[in-house]
Amino acid sequence: MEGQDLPYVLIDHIGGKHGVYEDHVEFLEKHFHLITMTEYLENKKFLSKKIRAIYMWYHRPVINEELLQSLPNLKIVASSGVGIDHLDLKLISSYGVKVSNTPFVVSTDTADLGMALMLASSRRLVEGHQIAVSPDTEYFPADWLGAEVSGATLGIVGMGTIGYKVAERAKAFEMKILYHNRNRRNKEEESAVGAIYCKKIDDLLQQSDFVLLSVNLTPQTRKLIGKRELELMKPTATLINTSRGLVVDQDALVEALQNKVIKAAALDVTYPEPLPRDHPLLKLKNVIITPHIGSATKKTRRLMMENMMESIQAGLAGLPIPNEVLL
Ligand SMILES: O=CC(=O)O
Repeated sequence: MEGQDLPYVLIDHIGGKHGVYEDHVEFLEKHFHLITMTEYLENKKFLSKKIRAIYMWYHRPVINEELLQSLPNLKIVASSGVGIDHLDLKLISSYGVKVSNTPFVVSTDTADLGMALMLASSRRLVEGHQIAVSPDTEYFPADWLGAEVSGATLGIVGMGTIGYKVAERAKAFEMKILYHNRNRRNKEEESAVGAIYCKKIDDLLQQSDFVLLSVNLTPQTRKLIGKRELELMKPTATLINTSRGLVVDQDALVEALQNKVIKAAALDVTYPEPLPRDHPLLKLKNVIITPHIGSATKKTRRLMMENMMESIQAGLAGLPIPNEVLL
């Protein structure tokens, strides 16, 4: 297909902080006629019937009833990343529109980040860096010891693709691995990483030195970790969250960290993102926060873009959609 025969695909915008990456645009434009939201709004009458797919890069453009109503020939929404909590699947499917995501290509990086957060928090890398670059601070103060990761107990809440990859990595650190999941993994999968199933999350919370959250955000997992759960954790334990901020009751977490109910937290996700500059979590020394970078490597972002492109092409050709999200 060439030039004007290419299918019209709506994107939010190009470049800047949250736009589609410019080098991805170059590639996408070989396959699609990309229309930005601004172009769409300026020429809605002509474009609304033309647009057949939405390329939703990091939750943009926002898909609501008004947008869906205005795009009568829309067939597919390709959403980047694994989480789909920003999508109203019922609403979208009521317009006969399919949805896809990119779960498999983000899992390795996100698992790596989970390990990085665990190591950084336990060995106090951020504080260490600050000491190392500060001219005023004495090196190696006596009260400045970390906790060991190797040999410690890791509790993984949510043993999907990401959780399992964390377990594979943790095995190499000789960790004892506990996990809690809606469905138990089969025996072979458990023994390959030496993971022990905890039917009750409470058992995992009570025994773990590190609790890592890798669940999807759903009504069932919203505020899964609250005051009661934090109080079940060891006072020496660290909470790591690479899933969604709303899986944790953040007020309860602040209180638990301030009162040393748990030792530390390492969070790639919060709510909102970013946190307001005066948020108490930003003031605590026993907290590390990264700006939602689970899948943020060049290679993975490229693979995500390619996945999304393939899903759109399949959706428009009436073929089975790779990574279709079913209601
Ligand atoms: O948060 C990132 C994702 O859902 O992939």
